[in-house]
Order: sequence, then structure tokens, then C-alpha cells
Amino acid sequence: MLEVQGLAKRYGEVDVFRDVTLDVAAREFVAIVGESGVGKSTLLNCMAGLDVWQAGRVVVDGVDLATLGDEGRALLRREKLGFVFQAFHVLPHLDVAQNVGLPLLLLGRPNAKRVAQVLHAVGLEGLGHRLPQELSGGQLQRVAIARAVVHGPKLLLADEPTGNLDPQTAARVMEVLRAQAQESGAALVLVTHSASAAAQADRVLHLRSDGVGA
Ligand SMILES: Nc1ncnc2c1ncn2[C@@H]1O[C@H](COP(=O)(O)OP(=O)(O)OP(=O)(O)O)[C@@H](O)[C@H]1O
Repeated sequence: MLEVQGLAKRYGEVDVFRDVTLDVAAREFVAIVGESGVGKSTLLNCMAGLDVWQAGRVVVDGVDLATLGDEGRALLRREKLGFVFQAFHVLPHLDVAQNVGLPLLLLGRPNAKRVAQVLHAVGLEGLGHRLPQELSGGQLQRVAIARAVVHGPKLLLADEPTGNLDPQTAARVMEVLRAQAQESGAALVLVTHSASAAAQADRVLHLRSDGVGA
């Protein structure tokens, strides 16, 4: 589902990482760990085509991102990707159901029934009309997960999604994230500092400045 080959990222003369090679199969759950600043978020952004790199390839579902322009990447993201951020990134002026329904709207396939189904699946049934400011951190992260999976993405990328949450809420959010990845049949790539979250993955990869290792 996802292939990264020999990826190198530099800012000016400074290497963030080089020679990063990894494969993630459909339905697989891979955790990426590594010390702060080693480039985990940057790597995830490259996987999503949201950042640029200096060498190597990123192939999502058979499509080499280098063959796409900005618009092509945006379309691929819209169709095939779900992204969950640590800071939720929900839109404050839209209610919960509107936030979750946004990817479907952008695809020209609005579907209130599907939104209700996903809200139920993440345990937020009945909260569709709340504004984000009326939710707890754990609830907001579940909104972000619901929004990331509502369109049935093939690849789900999560950047430290439990970082702002207490351990109990974090465990619940991880449960929902894994269940939703499975439900969508999506490959899940999780960047995390949490040992307990990483321990749930099929594989844990350590990112270092000179590549990834087990
Ligand atoms: N725009 C930029 N210009 C220069 N350096 C940058 C820029 N953005 C990020 N960096 C550097 O790139 C490196 C990788 O950052 P990144 O956020 O990907 O690391 P990370 O492993 O996710 O860190 P953390 O675990 O602390 O979130 C860091 O050293 C950071 O300072």
C-alpha cells in the first residue's frame, strides 16, 4: 500500500534523514518511533505528499507521488488518505457532523448516514451537533479519527494522536483508531512516543538520521 525508497530530507545543508526505506502492506499497522527531532513528522508529511524531499521515492497504492503535481497529490490525498494529527485540527466553526462529513463533501459524495455510522463507531453518537469547543480532548481526537476514516481511505497516517491525552483516554483513542483502520481495511502508520501505543503495532520501526531499522 505504501512504499518509501531511499528517502532523503534536508533543510539547506542539514540532513534530517537519508536512506529511509520501508514498506507498509494493506491492513498492516506500523508504528514509527525515534528520538525527538529525528524527522518522524516530516516523514509522515512526505508520505502524505505534504512535504518535499531531495532523493528517493514515495509510492502510495502504486502511484509514485513524484509523478503528480500539487493538484494530483491533493486529489490522491482526498481519495486514499486519512490523516490524524496530535492537535486534532478540527474546524472550530463547523459542528462535529460537519467536520466528519467534510471529506465526503470534498469528494462530491455527501452522506449523512455514513457520518452517523462513523460517529456511532467512535462512540460519539448524539454529539453531531456539538461544536468542537464543547468537547473534551479525547472526544475531539475521536472526531479527528472519524473524519480521517469516513471516506474509507486505504492509508491512515496518525501523527502522535495520543500525545495530548491522559493514559486512559489515550488507550480509548488507540482502540478506536485501530478498530477504524481495520474497519476501513486501511494500512495504518502511527508516529508515536508512547511505548504502549507502539506495542500494539504489527511492526515497530525506529527512525534514525541514516535510515530506519527494527
Ligand atoms: N522549516 C524547517 N526548517 C528547518 N528545519 C526544520 C523545519 N521544519 C522542521 N525542521 C527540523 O527538522 C527536524 C525534524 O522535525 P520533525 O518535527 O519531523 O521531528 P520529529 O521526529 O517528529 O520530532 P518530535 O518527536 O519532537 O515531534 C527537526 O530537527 C526540526 O528542527
